[in-house]
Amino acid sequence: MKNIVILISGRGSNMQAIVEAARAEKWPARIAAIISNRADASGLEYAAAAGIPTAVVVSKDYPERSDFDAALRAKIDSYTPDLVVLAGFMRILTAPFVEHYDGRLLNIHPSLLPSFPGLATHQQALSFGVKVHGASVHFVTADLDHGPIVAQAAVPVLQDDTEHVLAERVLAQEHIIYPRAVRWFVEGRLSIENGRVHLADQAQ
Ligand SMILES: Nc1nc2c(c(=O)[nH]1)N[C@@H](CN(C=O)c1ccc(C(=O)N[C@@H](CCC(=O)O)C(=O)O)cc1)CN2
Ligand SMILES: NCC(=O)N[C@@H]1O[C@H](COP(=O)([O-])[O-])[C@@H](O)[C@H]1O
Repeated sequence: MKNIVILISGRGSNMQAIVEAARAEKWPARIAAIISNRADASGLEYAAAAGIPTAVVVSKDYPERSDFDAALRAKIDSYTPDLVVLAGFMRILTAPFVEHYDGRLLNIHPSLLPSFPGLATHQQALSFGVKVHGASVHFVTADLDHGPIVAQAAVPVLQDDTEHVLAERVLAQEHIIYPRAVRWFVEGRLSIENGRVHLADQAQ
């Protein structure tokens, strides 16, 4: 039984999709905890109602990024994670933190990486006038939003799209590809070696 710890900063819709998939599909895993860097993250309410342990490590309480990461790491490790899932988690993590979870840290980014790293990805896509946009699941590295990609989903950008409409179209795909990628990991099919993603064939 694998232990999954999910980090959020807000509503946690990707976290919710993962929790619901894990329970409905009976993954060989448990959601050990939901941890937020913001006390007002509405996803914490969902997690508590779902009977999942929650914790808050407030990033604003730590002037130094490395101190926040150290406190966050201590909290995460108290749940003995096999996998740490960033789900709408809005803090850039330091290299020592990333190295500690090497190969066990996933993120979902709302663009077709390597296009549009960072924030405001949907506005970037609209401003560039791209016709295809989407989302990417990747292993997390110290190099922001440049980790090895596990899965991607593409959506069309329509002429009258607003940032919100496009974000919602992308989010629907996030809720499909992220649970799928996390399930691959907890089933032992997904791994990373020397910076290359390995996905084993489905067990017969
Ligand atoms: N070392 C890494 N840390 C993180 C990664 C990563 O790939 N490597 N992915 C991000 C997730 N993310 C985009 O997918 C992202 C999150 C946050 C930011 C950012 O600029 N954060 C600011 C604060 C913004 C805020 O509080 O609203 C900051 O940390 O100063 C960029 C990209 C998670 N971490
Ligand atoms: N750079 C990280 C980032 O922008 N993550 C994005 O935050 C949104 C809200 O996620 P949530 O509904 O799961 O909280 C999602 O679109 C996710 O891809």
